[in-house]
Amino acid sequence: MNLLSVKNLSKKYPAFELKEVSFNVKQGSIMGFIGKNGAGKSTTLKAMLNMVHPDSGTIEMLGKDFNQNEAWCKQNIGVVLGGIDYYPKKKLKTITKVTSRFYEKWDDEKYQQALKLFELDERKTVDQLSAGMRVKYLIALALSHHARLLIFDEPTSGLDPVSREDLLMLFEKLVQSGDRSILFSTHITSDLEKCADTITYIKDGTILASEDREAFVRHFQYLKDNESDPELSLEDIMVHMERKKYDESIAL
Ligand SMILES: Nc1ncnc2c1ncn2[C@@H]1O[C@H](COP(=O)(O)OP(=O)(O)OP(=O)(O)O)[C@@H](O)[C@H]1O
Repeated sequence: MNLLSVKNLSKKYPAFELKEVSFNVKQGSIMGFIGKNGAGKSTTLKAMLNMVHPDSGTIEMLGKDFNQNEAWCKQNIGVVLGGIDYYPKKKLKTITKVTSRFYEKWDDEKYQQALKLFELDERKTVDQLSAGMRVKYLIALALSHHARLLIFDEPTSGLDPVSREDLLMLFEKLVQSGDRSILFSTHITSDLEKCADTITYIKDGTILASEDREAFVRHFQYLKDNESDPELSLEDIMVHMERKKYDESIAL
């Protein structure tokens, strides 16, 4: 069963187009969403969630049509897109109080566990948190209402290596029961080597591939310069794929 199904999602900006994006996130799995700067990762996530209005496409979350069941879906998913920079002087405690009112299944015990895990002090104000602490706080909120689908935009990018490793281990633990799924975008391909079951790769608004990690890696071995070269890693695959463009532009 898929906890998320994105079909033909399109969005046109004056200088960028998201083109018929389709992929599925299976129940109990972690999907890594990769692509270079400006490839369309955040636009995909925002358009899926109606945070920017898509031109077309259908989204199913937890078996329901997102557009027809938006309020229900939002109760049952956890999302971290962007920061909390607009409340710099607010204490975490205050933001949590407001957030918790929105969720029918808010679980204060889970929230306290997450705060402890991330070593966060909710008496602090947002501007007293480091960039990594802000991300951790948003993730703590997203984990506190029994969400079955978690959607994170670059959750590991501001974290130190130890916190990153901890978060990835937590991701694995979260999906272990088989009920939940995680979709997260990242530039740090080594994160995906550690925990992603499937990988979706977007380039210039088009999905190039969306498959199990091993199949994904096999799929792109044709990019090797020589047959005898060692297997390309995820990072090598992205660099080879994107470098082609620079080579072409240099040739112009
Ligand atoms: N509100 C907007 N209006 C016009 N163009 C936009 C808007 N938001 C994003 N874009 C454009 O859409 C393209 C894709 O941006 P997007 O933020 O989705 O990329 P991304 O893959 O998330 O990049 P990054 O890895 O740098 O975060 C970019 O060319 C960007 O300029």
